[in-house]
Parts: sequence; C-alpha cells; structure tokens
Amino acid sequence: MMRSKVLSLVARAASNRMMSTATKLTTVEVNDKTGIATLTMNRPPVNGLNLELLQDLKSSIDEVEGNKSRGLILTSSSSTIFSAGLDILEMYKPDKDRIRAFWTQLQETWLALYGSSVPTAAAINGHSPAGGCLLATSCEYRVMVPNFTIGLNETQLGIVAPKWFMASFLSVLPQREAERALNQGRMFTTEEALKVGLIDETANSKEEAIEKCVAFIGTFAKVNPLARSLTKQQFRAADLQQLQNERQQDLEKFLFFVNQPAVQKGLGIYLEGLKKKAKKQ
Ligand SMILES: CC/C=C\C/C=C\CCC/C=C/CC(=O)SCCNC(=O)CCNC(=O)[C@H](O)C(C)(C)COP(=O)(O)OP(=O)(O)OC[C@H]1O[C@@H](n2cnc3c(N)ncnc32)[C@H](O)[C@@H]1OP(=O)(O)O
Repeated sequence: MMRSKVLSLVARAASNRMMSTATKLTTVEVNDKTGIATLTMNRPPVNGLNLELLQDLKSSIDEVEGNKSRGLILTSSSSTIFSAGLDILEMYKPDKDRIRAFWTQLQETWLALYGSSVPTAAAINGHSPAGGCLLATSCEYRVMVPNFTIGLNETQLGIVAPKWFMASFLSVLPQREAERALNQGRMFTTEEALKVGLIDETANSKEEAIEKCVAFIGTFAKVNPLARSLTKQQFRAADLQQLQNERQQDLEKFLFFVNQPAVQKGLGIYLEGLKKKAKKQ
C-alpha cells in the first residue's frame, strides 16, 4: 500500500469513531469534526431488508439518537445498490413466526427513521427500489449518484404498498405525482427523480453524495436543536401516529395479503425472473 494511502487511512481512523462492530449488518461511524454519523448498510449482495438487517438498522438508529450525533447519513457499502428493498425470501413461502417478526421489525425501523429527532439524509449510491425507496424517503434529504433507479415498484410485483410507505413518499412528492407513480409502480432514473423532486441533488460519487448530505445537515447548525426536532415531529406526527394506532391491523392485513395464493405465485415468478437475470449476467 502506498505510504500516502496508509497515512490517509490513519488520519481518517483518528478523526472518525467507529461506533458499531463489523459483525453487524450495519456500521455507524461518527465524524469527530462534524459530529455527523454515517450509517452504512452492509448485507451483500443487494442489501435485501431481511429481519436481521432491519434489527441492525433499528439499533443503529437508536445508537445515533443516543450518542448526540448532529445528524444521520444513511448509505450503503455496495457500489451499485443502496437497497433492493424487502428481502423477497422473507415473504415467499414464509415461516409463520418469522414473517410476523419481520413485518413488526419493519414497522419499528420505519417509526425510528421517519420519526428520528436528528436531521437525516440519504446518500443514495445505487439502485433503490421499493423498501430501499422507503428508507430514502423516510430521510429529510436525498442525494443520488447517476445511472441508478429509485421508486416504489410494488404494483409491478403484484403487491400493494401500505399506507405508511405512501406517507413517506407523500412527504416528498406532490399527491398527483405520488399517486401516478405508485399506481404505475414506476422506477425513476436519477435524472427523472431529480426533475420530479423525489431526490434533492445529484452527486458524481458516494463521497460527493455524503459531502452534500453533510452540507444539508450543516444548514441546521445555527438552529436550536430542540425547536428543529419538535418542528420535524409536528410535521410527521400524524403519519407516525396512524401506524402506531394501527400496528396490529397493519400486521394482520400484511399477513393475510402476502399469504394469498395469487400473491405467493406472483412473488415466486418475480424471484425466478430475478434469478434467471442474475444467471445470464
Ligand atoms: C392493503 C395492503 C396491506 C398490506 C400489503 C401487503 C404486502 C405488500 C407490502 C410489501 C412491500 C414490499 C416492498 C419491497 O421492498 S418488495 C422488494 C422489491 N424489490 C425489488 O423489486 C428489487 C428486485 N431486485 C432488482 O431489481 C435487482 O436485483 C437490483 C436492481 C436491486 C440489483 O440488480 P443486480 O443486477 O445488481 O443484481 P441481481 O443479479 O438482480 O441480484 C443479485 C441477487 O440478489 C437477489 N435479489 C435481488 N433483489 C432481491 C430482493 N428484493 N429480495 C431477495 N433477493 C433479491 C437476486 O435474486 C440475485 O440472487 P442470486 O440469483 O444471486 O441468488
């Protein structure tokens, strides 16, 4: 390794504190200069949101809430995928107990991220379908690298995005755009997403995306943190409360829906298509 690279790694290690261990599917790194935490998803190959990744995401969000970070940037360790969304294997021919725990964990993770008291931003450094888009739109700001896609494509899989997925989407897009895109299951390219307002900025690399997220979080430097976070909570309270009130019904609805033979058949065909595509590559 070149000496300069070694020196830069040593310097980086000195100015950043790794808060989580590498055994987890997420890592949290707090930059000592900015006080901003970067939460990185690391579940190869596609950051499919399974029960364990969702558990780690939730505990990492809690960790950032608890360690007085000035903000949270969500990103991925993959060079081409932010997150492929929910791990379809959790929903296809599911285990009865595990699928309950899975959906309950997804609810908890969304409540924690969408309701986070710290400023949140997503550095979207790869494709971001469905649950990936849910994570990104749960943050307050999005910066995306070109040549990738983002959107809620559920209808393309023959499934329906629950109300709280729509709430995140609607916190970013006007109702007319959101409704049309959801009905179509539309995936937006980075450029299209910028034009419609689904993302806030583009960046040429993950590093630049993170820098732009840091700049966004920096815009709150002179704002009273309590006033900022209470204002954010007020904007989001109705969406959060709705899921809190309906958590059990939402779970039962999901279980009923996902166990329908037609839905299982559709998920099986979709998975098969993904696997065939992967083999061809
Ligand atoms: C009234 C309503 C009430 C309740 C509603 C009920 C239920 C519905 C709610 C459920 C909501 C679901 C939201 C979701 O998130 S569903 C998941 C949607 N995700 C996708 O459609 C993404 C699919 N994947 C892709 O498009 C591509 O993989 C991707 C662009 C992300 C990456 O492409 P790349 O070419 O880089 O990789 P691949 O070769 O395609 O994939 C590599 C391996 O990974 C597997 N894979 C990919 N995505 C998933 C996934 N989401 N889950 C599981 N596995 C996935 C893929 O099969 C390859 O596997 P191998 O062949 O290597 O084994």
